Amino acid sequence: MALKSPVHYAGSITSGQKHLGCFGVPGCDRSRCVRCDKKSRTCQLVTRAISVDRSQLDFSNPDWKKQFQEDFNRRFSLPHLKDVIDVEPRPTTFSLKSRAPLENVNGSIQESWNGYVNDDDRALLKVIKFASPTSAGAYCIDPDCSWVEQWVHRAGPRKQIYFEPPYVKAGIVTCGGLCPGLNDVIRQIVLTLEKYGVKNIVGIQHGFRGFFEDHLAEVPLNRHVVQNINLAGGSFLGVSRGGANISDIVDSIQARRLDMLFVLGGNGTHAGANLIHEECRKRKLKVSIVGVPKTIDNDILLMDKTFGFDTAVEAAQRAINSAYIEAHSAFHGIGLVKLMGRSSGFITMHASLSSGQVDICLIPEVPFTLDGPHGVLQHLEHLIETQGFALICVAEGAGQEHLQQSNATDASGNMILSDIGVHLQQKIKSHFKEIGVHSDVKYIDPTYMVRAVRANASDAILCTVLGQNAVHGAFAGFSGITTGVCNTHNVYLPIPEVIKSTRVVDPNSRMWHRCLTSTGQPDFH
Ligand SMILES: Nc1ncnc2c1ncn2[C@@H]1O[C@H](COP(=O)(O)OP(=O)(O)OP(=O)(O)O)[C@@H](O)[C@H]1O
Ligand SMILES: O=P(O)(O)OC[C@H]1O[C@](O)(CO)[C@@H](O)[C@@H]1O
Ligand SMILES: [Mg+2]
Repeated sequence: MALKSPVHYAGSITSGQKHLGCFGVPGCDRSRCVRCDKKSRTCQLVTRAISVDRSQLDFSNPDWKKQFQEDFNRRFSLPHLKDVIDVEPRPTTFSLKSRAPLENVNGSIQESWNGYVNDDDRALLKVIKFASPTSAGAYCIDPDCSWVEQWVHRAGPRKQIYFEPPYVKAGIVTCGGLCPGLNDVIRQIVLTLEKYGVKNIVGIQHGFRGFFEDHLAEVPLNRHVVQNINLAGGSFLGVSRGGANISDIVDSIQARRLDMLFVLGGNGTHAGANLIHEECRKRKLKVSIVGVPKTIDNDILLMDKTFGFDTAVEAAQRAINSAYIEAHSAFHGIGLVKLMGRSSGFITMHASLSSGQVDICLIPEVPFTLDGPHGVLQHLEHLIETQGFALICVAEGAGQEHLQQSNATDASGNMILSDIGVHLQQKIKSHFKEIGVHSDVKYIDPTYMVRAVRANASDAILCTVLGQNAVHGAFAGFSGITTGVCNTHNVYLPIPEVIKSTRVVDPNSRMWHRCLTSTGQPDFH
């Protein structure tokens, strides 16, 4: 049974909380909706990690849970090379014990010493039992919010591998925008591959373009080459957007005789990686395609967080603090900081929470009005009147409905957004001029300064874990998978499950509620 599309029980609103500008929109009332589609003005529920078409589940059937779980297990099973080609496993060459050769060690001691992960090990994807669909952040499969165990595959080294390391050629490519930690991941992939005994490791330059642009030569990688690359931000291999011709890329993979490809990137990159995996399957190639989610926006489904996000939140503090100092010191100062986040407001929400200085936090998931008695400008007047200054933190994708859209896209097809920061700055200036109140607006856009820094300590550890697990996944024979942290545990997930939609801030989540509590901002509609 194939189940699709979002659950419709998710995301009721707690009483007293106004409904994000969707009141009166069909299907969207005070108690049933968490998100309003800005273009169509129809109420949409934030897509949760798990999606099922409830029309295909009959909850009166006592077996519905079993059906759900069977479907879940099918969707989350990991594609393996042996699904399409004849491949035999061999004992792994990955060993933490370096002084004694593998053959000399008793099997079970060797296994526990090396900490192998059993193929049947699983981690729980969801750990909260919601008593009601109206609980903050609730996602439910059925109207009673029944508890259904959802297990996903644990990441880590296996006892059996599907490649002969001395004959393996492995490639690494970094796509999309920059993100703190890319070099840490590249480095760990190389170190771990070498640990297995791989000698032939290459970097593909500037994303998918490196596969077919002749002047972009392969970069030979080894422990020596990557030793210090984590000390700098950016990508040692370069990045790019666009240029993902799947057939050409797979031709190039064949011509280069790659056995493994590690693809570091966000949603778009993972969509590309999955198509590459499918094309390799179609051609019956023994090539493992493994993704490592790279998104500073933290917008990949199912994962606790992606690498670079923590660092970005930390780096944003400097801008927020500077804006605060400027606003606080000026007469009627208004500080305005724009942070990244095309469609997800995680950086802006976390940076606002972290700084504690932000009065107004605006994210793409929560529409707002500027004018009128409940608008942002009215609240700014109130802040100037009562505390003498104000600080706004806005995500780049917020409030796009207030701006003229160009419909232009970047090379990857991502919509080029209009600048909400500049728009807000102008609106605030003209509003205060109109009402004859002095204001001093200081606008800071630290976008690329935030993104170009090296990973902080916590992200460096996350990168290390992800890089190592990506290599273990490839050697285990999986392909079309990605790796991440779910409920603090490291797991492998089939790529299609993490790119079903963009992960966004749930306005009914405790985190957004905490942010509102911290800023003290009212509903802007
Ligand atoms: N749906 C898709 N199918 C195949 N390839 C894609 C798809 N979307 C994007 N790509 C390719 O993936 C690469 C990266 O895409 P994109 O620029 O959207 O970055 P991303 O991986 O989403 O990361 P970021 O978080 O920086 O936006 C590009 O080379 C692009 O052409
Ligand atoms: O200017 P670039 O390189 O296209 O990247 C900008 C985009 O990258 C992201 O940080 C995602 O990587 C978005 O938040 C942002 O819109
Ligand atoms: Mg993208």
